Amino acid sequence: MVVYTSADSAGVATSVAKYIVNAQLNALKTKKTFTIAVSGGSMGKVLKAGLIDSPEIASQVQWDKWNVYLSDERLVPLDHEDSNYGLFISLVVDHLKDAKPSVHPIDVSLLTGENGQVDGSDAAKDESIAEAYAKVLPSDGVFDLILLGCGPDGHTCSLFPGHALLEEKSRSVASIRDSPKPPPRRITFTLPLLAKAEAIAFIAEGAGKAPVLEEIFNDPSSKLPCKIVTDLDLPVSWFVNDAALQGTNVISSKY
Ligand SMILES: O=C1O[C@H](COP(=O)(O)O)[C@@H](O)[C@H](O)[C@H]1O
Repeated sequence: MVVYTSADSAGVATSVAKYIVNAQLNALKTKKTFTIAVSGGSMGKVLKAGLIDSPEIASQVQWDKWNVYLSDERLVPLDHEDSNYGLFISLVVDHLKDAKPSVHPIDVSLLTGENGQVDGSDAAKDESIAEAYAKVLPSDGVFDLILLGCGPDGHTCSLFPGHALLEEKSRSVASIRDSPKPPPRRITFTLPLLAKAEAIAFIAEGAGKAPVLEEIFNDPSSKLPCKIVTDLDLPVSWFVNDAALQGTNVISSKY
């Protein structure tokens, strides 16, 4: 694990954007596309600030070669305010003037009942959305880069502390109908899929994240989802601001 710190949000956005561009350039040395997964929550703003608003970095992003997936998604229509896809489109893609990435949403046709309304009655339906999403992922399941957030409770993707999904051994994408953070119905990448990635980068900012980062970085016995992912056998980086690092004794550097 490597922790990169910056004084403020603008610094985090610049650092993580440089890291992403580097991952993109590496991937495009051997392949025609860059395969990346993004998360919801506060991430969209960071990606816009880093990858679009800075002209020097923006000129290096080859958006038309990007295949973008969602590391987790809420089971709501794509234009709903809770949709992680909708967030990425409105905060990032809608601001691109020229080349656009291919962004892969969940199949929302599987979400609705006969009347076209969101139908939450059937758990099998939610699982079929997860299965369908697993089928549109890269065929080998390997992402060049997965960008993750960290909730104040230590959740990442829609993998929550103590949840049975942390024991998943075979599915790449699974549904969850009891997310402690609303909305309750979601799909999420699982640990076996995350473990195949070429690289994972977390973004976490603000004093509100300091207690959970203190546990993740200082407590080797922590069972928090973010800690489990941090300990996977692959390059894992954390991009944080100084406020989020308060109370941790982790050694950090500048990217
Ligand atoms: O519910 C979610 O929360 C996490 C963390 O969000 P953040 O705003 O605290 O960074 C996010 O990574 C995930 O995609 C989202 O569905």
